[in-house]
Amino acid sequence: MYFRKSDINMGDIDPAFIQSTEHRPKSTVVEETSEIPVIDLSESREKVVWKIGKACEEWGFFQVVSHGVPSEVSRKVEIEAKKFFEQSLEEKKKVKRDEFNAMGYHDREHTKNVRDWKEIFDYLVENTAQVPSSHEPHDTELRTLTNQWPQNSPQFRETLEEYAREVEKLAYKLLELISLSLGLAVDKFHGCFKNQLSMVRLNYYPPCPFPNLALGVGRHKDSSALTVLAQDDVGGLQVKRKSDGEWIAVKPTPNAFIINVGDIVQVWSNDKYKSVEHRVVVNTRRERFSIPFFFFPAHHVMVKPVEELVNEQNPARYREYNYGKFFANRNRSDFKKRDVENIQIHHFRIMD
Ligand SMILES: O=C(O)CCC(=O)C(=O)O
Ligand SMILES: [Fe+2]
Repeated sequence: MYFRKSDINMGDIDPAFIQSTEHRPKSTVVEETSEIPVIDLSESREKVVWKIGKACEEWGFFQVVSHGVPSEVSRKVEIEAKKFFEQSLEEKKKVKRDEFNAMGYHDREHTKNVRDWKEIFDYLVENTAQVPSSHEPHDTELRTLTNQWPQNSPQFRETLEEYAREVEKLAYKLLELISLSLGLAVDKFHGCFKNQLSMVRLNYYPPCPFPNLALGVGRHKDSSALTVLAQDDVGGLQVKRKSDGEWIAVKPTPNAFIINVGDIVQVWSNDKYKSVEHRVVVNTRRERFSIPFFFFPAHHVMVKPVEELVNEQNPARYREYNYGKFFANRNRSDFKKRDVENIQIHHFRIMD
């Protein structure tokens, strides 16, 4: 489905990949210097909480080191990811995602109705999870999502499951630190993640002959509470700087994870911490791998600003929404190009 370098001419690009002019990457990128904070989680809790709070307010993004995920576990999952995507399309399609089961392999992801230049493999942290059967608000039926594992490699499954367990621990740790930074109880949000929909995604971005027209992932915000992302040394992730809206390249930092505030923390914190837009640019020479862990609550969780953070001066800025329905709605538009804008948290914003 991708083009070989030798048989490309400008007419070859599938129009589904082409970003509208305003969303195409610029040829000059603002390289990140040392702006996006790198936080060492082995520092005192007080310091870490303060730094995380500041980073969430100013950037919505930060990197963490001394995070407790063994580097061996990260290294192994990178090897397995590479081996998986190197296989033939026929082999990969044996674990292909479809409209009923959103887990598995997929090569036609769309963000905001433009096709992304990438292939993915998604799996749930808890192997199965209950989600609403449809996005329709009054339909109460549930269905079960189940991981699809390739038959030809037990090692792939073992390695990916081990990775999910380790990163999940880090995600809980970060959730606690974020709660503390908001002045809330350390375990304020734990209950929301029992029967969680959290998933890990292996992203593979092949070299792209048209990096000025297409994107690896179009601009978007994550619908998670937070995201824990591992990226390799190629680079390509860009974050929209809050201060001026400029796209800033996130510099790959060895052994670090990139953390970003997702939509749910934005709503819980009543806009104190914003979920920030980001995107991925591709290049003509090097393939790139990245692995986000999306920390998603259970389907029945109703997301709304937490009571401790709203008062008369600072009234709730969002109506509550059901996470499962939001998830079902998003999956619908990820799966194929649709003519309507996909669901966003601003649809639940209370107008003032
Ligand atoms: O590949 C990356 O660096 C980021 C991917 C991403 O933003 C996503 O999958 O939501
Ligand atoms: Fe993202």
